[in-house]
Amino acid sequence: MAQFVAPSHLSDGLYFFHGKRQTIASEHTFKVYEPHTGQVVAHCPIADKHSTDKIIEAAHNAQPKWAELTPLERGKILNKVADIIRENQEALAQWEVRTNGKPITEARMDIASSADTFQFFAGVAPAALKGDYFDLPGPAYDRFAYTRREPLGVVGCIGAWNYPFQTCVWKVAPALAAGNAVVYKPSPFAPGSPVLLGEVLSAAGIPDDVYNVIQGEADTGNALCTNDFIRKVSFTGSVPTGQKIQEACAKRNIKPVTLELGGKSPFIIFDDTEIDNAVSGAILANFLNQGQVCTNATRVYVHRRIINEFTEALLKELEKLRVGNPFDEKTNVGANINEDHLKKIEGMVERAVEEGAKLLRGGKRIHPEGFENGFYFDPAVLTNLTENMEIVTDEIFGAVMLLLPFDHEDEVVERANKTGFGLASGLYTRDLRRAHRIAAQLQAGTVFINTYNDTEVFVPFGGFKNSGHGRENCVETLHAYSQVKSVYVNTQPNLEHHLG
Ligand SMILES: NC(=O)C1=CN([C@@H]2O[C@H](COP(=O)(O)OP(=O)(O)OC[C@H]3O[C@@H](n4cnc5c(N)ncnc54)[C@H](O)[C@@H]3O)[C@@H](O)[C@H]2O)C=CC1
Repeated sequence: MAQFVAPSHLSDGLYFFHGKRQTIASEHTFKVYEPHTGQVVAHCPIADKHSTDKIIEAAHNAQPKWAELTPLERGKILNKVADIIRENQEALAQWEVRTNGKPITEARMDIASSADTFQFFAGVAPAALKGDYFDLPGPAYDRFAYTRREPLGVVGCIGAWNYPFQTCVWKVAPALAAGNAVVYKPSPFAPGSPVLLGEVLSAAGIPDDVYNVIQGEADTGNALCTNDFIRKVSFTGSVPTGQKIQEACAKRNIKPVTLELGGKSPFIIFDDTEIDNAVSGAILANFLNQGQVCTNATRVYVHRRIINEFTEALLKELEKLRVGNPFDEKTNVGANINEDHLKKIEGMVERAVEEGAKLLRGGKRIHPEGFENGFYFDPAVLTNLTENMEIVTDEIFGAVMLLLPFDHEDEVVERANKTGFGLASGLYTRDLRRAHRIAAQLQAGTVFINTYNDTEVFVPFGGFKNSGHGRENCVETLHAYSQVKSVYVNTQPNLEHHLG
C-alpha cells in the first residue's frame, strides 16, 4: 500500500485505474487550464467508448470482493481515507486552488468537509445498511421474511467543476460505503481532483479497480451512462445535461439516477432585519466561490422600506472585497473557471444593462497585477430590474447580485417561487413565526433562515422541481446507492400445500 504524497504536477496522469494514476492513448485531447493564471497546463486524452468500457469492466470484476466486506470493515478503510485527507489538507487545498481558481481559505473548508463526509458514511453505514424482519402466517419460526440491503454494482458518477474534490467525495463516499465500485468522470474544466482522491483511496487500502477516473466530455459521459455494467448514475451539473443523462439512463437499461442540477435561488430580506447581518448573508449567498455555487441566491428581494439603506451598506461593505490571487489569504474572490464562462457572465450583465438594469458596481473582467491572464471578474450588483429579464430568470453561475424591491409577504413568496428551479432559498427576519411560515411555502430543497450556504454532511442536500431529484449528504443517501432484496423463508418444508 503506497503512502499518499501530493504530486507536484498532474499533467501526465489524469486517469485512475488499476489502483494508480495513469494515462491512456487517445486521438483526441482537451486542454486543461489553470484558472488563476489562465495557462494551459495539460492536454488530457479523451476516453472513447472502448477505453471507457474496459475500465468499467475492470470495476465490475473488482466490485464483488469489496462488497463481501461488511460495512464496518469497509468503514475502517473509509475512516483511513478521512485521516489521510486531514493529514494532507493543505496540499489538497493548494491543488483545489490550482484546479478551480477558488480562494485558498474556501478550498481548505472544502477539503476538511470532504474528510468529514468519509468519516460520516464510514460511521453510519454499519447501522444504516440493514434489513427488516417480517412474521408470516403460522408459527413465526416456520415462515418469515426478511430483507437485505445490497450494493448496486458499479456506479457511474459525473461531476461539475465548481467543487471538484467535494462533488466527487459526496458521490464516492456513500457509493463505496454501500459496497459499490465507482467510475467517475470529472468535468473537463477541472479534471485533477478526483485523481488525487484516487491516490488517497489507494493509500487507505481501497482495492484496485474499485475506484476509477476516466476523462472526457459529453461522449465519454454518454458512454458511461449507456454501459450495461453501470447500475446507477449520479450526476451534478446543469439542467439540460441532467435531462440528457436521465434519458440515456432509461434508453438502454433502467438505471436509477441522482440529479443535482442548477438553481436560481431567492433570498428575502424583511424590514425588521438587522441590516448588517443581511448584508453579510447576501454576500455569502452570492460571492462564495466566485458566485459559481448551485445554491447561490442571486435574486435578493429587499423590503422596499429598507432597500436604500441596505444597498448603501452593501456597497460600502463591498469596498473591502479583494479579488485576485487565490493563494493570498486575504483574497475573497478568486478566478472564474475559464474564459468562456467569464464571457457568459459578462454578456448577461451587458444585456441586462441594455434592457434597463442599473449596474451599481463591478460587472467586468479585471486583470490583477501578476495574474493578468487569469479569469477574474469584479462582482456585480444590479438594480432596476424586472422579473422577466434574462438575468432574473436564468441561472448566471457567477458573482452577480440582483436587488429587487418587494412590498408584501405574499407577493414576495409568489415571486420567489416563480421559477422552474428549486434548489435553495433564504430569508432574513427577526419574526420567527413568519420565518417558519415562509420556509413551509418556499419551493426549494433547502431553506436558510438568517444564514446562507451552510452544508453539513448529515443534512440532506438536493433539489425540488428542475433542480433535480435524490439527496446527497445524509443517511438516506446510502439507500440510493443500494437495493433491497426480500427473502421469503419456509423452515418447514413438509408444510402441506392445497391446490384448491
Ligand atoms: N445541485 C448541485 O449540487 C450542483 C449543481 N451544479 C450545476 O452545474 C452546472 C455547472 O456545471 P457544468 O460543468 O457547466 O455543467 P454541465 O452540465 O455542462 O456538465 C456537467 C458534467 O456533465 C458532462 N456532460 C456533458 N454532456 C453530457 C452528456 N450528454 N452525457 C453525459 N455527461 C455529459 C460534462 O462533461 C461534465 O462532466 C450549473 O448549472 C450548476 O448549477 C453545480 C454544482 C452543484
